[in-house]
Amino acid sequence: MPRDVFTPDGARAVTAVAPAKINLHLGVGDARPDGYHDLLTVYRAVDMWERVTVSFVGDGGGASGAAGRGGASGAGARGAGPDDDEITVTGPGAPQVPTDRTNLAARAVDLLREEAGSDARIAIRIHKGVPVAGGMAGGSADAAAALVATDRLLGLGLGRAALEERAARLGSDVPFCVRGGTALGTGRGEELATLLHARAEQHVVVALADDGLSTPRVFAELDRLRAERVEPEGAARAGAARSLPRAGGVEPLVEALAGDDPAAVAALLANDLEPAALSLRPALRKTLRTGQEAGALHGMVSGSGPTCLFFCSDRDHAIAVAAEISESGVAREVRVTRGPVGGAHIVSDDPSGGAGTGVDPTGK
Ligand SMILES: C[C@](O)(CO)[C@H](O)COP(=O)(O)OP(=O)(O)OC[C@H]1O[C@@H](n2ccc(N)nc2=O)[C@H](O)[C@@H]1O
Ligand SMILES: Nc1ncnc2c1ncn2[C@@H]1O[C@H](COP(=O)(O)OP(=O)(O)OP(=O)(O)O)[C@@H](O)[C@H]1O
Repeated sequence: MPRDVFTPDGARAVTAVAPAKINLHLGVGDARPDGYHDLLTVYRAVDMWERVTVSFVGDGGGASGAAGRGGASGAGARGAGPDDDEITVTGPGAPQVPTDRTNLAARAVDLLREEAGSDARIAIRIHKGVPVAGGMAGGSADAAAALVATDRLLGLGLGRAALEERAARLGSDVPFCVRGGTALGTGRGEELATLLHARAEQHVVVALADDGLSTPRVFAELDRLRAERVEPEGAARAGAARSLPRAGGVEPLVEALAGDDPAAVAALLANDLEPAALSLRPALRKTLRTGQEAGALHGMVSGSGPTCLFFCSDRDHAIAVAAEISESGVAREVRVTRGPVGGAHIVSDDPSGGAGTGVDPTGK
């Protein structure tokens, strides 16, 4: 990890990373009056990371507002306001990511800056390591990393619980990207309970698709399919419409996660959004079939898709499955990852220019 502690003009910079998530269980309830759906989910953080660096623009705006404690030396650029912030995005899919104030990392910075009563100008640099609009919470991870980094830059000193509360205001997946590990998610996904015993390493093949899928669109498609009470391929005959299956309870999965048997875990994975993602993107059926034929223990769509996940027994197995999927040409890119890993954390912040914090990114 590069230790870009100072920007070229010498202003202090803080870099944080946050992980992608997968949902080992994603049970979706009916639409609520506020437009969200109640979820029962088992989140797991995996070893793919977004990296966000925040720094004062100019010669050290850290002197502004409540930023004094962590700020760089110098007079500071004051009063310019959030509109003047610079947002740069690099890495795969960067052109699809907004660089205005709708960017989730920018929204995170705005939230904490307002809380700090600061008018410092803050530059935001995002490096994408998670697919954009891929159902792995890439934007949410940006928000999580930005919260952790900005908290440090502005010297707010919010604890993890307070950061998770701010995170929930930015998006349903953001609190989990702050926390990491393996956790039960309820509410709209923002209420978390860590599953401490679920530590056995899991190896997963990640098959990326060409274009993203919009999360609200996938939820809306699920509502539509449920209302129609037909299977996504429309195969049901008139009068014989079947309701879509719904994921059941999570207890058997939670129990299996306490053990060390990848096949037992794989047999209990579920995603209620999968029929909706397949309905919007039928080509994913072929991807799932290819992974099954390659010998994966289980294949499924990741969250709202279109990324597909293939669960394997160990790393060698995952590498073999990944090679076959890659060769078949069904995916834009194939990666091997593992989980659980830890949540958002600082990787670089040292005004003295020495070593970083030394936090183990696996969170172990
Ligand atoms: C599909 C998942 O990734 C599973 O973890 C999440 O539920 C989505 O989380 P997210 O991308 O952080 O979603 P948000 O930014 O909070 O919401 C985006 C949109 O997704 C839909 N949405 C999201 C979460 C939820 N529990 N019910 C929903 O219906 C809503 O249309 C909402 O307007
Ligand atoms: N920092 C950001 N990074 C990526 N996308 C962002 C960001 N801020 C806003 N967006 C917008 O949000 C949309 C969703 O992107 P994201 O990568 O978070 O999807 P996702 O991984 O499918 O999300 P989730 O799994 O949480 O539903 C994109 O179309 C993008 O335009």
